[in-house]
Amino acid sequence: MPLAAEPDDALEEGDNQQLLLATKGGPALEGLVVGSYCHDVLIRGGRVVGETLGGAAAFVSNVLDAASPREEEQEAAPFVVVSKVGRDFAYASEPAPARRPPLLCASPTTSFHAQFSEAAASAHAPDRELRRVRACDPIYPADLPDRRFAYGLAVGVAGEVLPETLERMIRLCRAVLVDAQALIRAFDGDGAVCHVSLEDTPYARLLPRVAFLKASSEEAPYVGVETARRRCCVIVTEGRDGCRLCWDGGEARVAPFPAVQVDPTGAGDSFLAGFAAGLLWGLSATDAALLGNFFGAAAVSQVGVPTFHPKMLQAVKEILEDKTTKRSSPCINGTTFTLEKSNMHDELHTALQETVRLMSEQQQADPANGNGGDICST
Ligand SMILES: Nc1ncnc2c1ncn2[C@@H]1O[C@H](COP(=O)(O)OP(=O)(O)O)[C@@H](O)[C@H]1O
Ligand SMILES: O=P([O-])([O-])O[C@@H]1[C@@H](O)[C@H](O)[C@@H](O)[C@H](O)[C@@H]1O
Repeated sequence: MPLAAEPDDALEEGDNQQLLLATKGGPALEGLVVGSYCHDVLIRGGRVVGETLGGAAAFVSNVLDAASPREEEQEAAPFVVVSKVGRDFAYASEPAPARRPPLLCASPTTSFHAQFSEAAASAHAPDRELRRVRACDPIYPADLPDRRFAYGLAVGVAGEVLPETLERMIRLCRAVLVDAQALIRAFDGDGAVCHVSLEDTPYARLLPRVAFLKASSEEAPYVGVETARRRCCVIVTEGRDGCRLCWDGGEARVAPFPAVQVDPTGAGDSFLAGFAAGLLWGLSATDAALLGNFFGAAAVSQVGVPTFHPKMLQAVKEILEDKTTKRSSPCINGTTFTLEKSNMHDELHTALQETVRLMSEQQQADPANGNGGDICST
């Protein structure tokens, strides 16, 4: 079982007490999200079919604000985003960056072109070719706040989370969740995204101090799941087939939720944030992956950063209040993690599935809110 990160002895002991108080029914657990907002250009058949706010920080903030537990008096979910953009950033007024403004740099905002294949995407084949067209400055350890956090999400998309930055996150946060795309992406001369073996990167030595590593099925071969699972819990997401968790001594497959795919961008980011929110609600890792699948499915149903219907969020909150004992989970508070599914896993899946059904009925009844058809395939 992976252990929580060792405390950062550079911080005052009092900080530790503050964190522990926060996990005993005090204010909700504070998180640290590290990764940059970016510009996304969606291209199909040589034509631009969408230009949107992107970057895992955008998709992750969107889901954490929607789904993580918070006290009644708290306006927004308690987490900090450390992100960097250039003066050309075009989405400062969108909810995520407006609520958690990025650091401004002299370099341009990171920009990706996503070329969608004409063939229908399959769960395991890459549904798009990504090209990093511009890259903003990296995020340095000194850019992180000098205080403790209950959890951290390392969610770079363009190499901006440096190994030394991830190491600082590990020292500041009790549990760190990492998206493999922050660790194994490389960019060829034209900026096309390719992957390197995790073992060949300076991040590999940090894996034993990471709690959860999420990889898509396309990224999984570069992570080396059979090796990585001995160091931390690895979650492999498999598009419309849901996901599977692999840890030292066990594994679990977690069922997906139905979705009419419109734009696959941000599915993995939304999954990871939904998973983290599930841990904060006190779910075991396998149960929390249901919430990840739920928000991953919701993400692909819309172009760009999705908006969630308030009735859907209220229904999800009621389900979680009913099925969990909030923030009692050792997954965030303790030094070890509960990984296996609980005896209410299937009940939770059924309840969330019912929410999906109600929302799709709502969308059919209100075509204005409907999907514009899958812009990313024929
Ligand atoms: N077409 C889809 N239908 C239902 N759920 C989906 C679909 N695509 C993605 N998801 C959900 O989102 C999660 C992450 O998607 P995936 O495409 O595997 O990640 P990534 O975006 O990192 O490649 C999946 O595990 C699944 O739960
Ligand atoms: O789709 P996904 O893999 O979850 O995450 C995506 C990144 O892979 C991509 O580089 C970025 O431009 C998108 O905005 C989104 O963050």
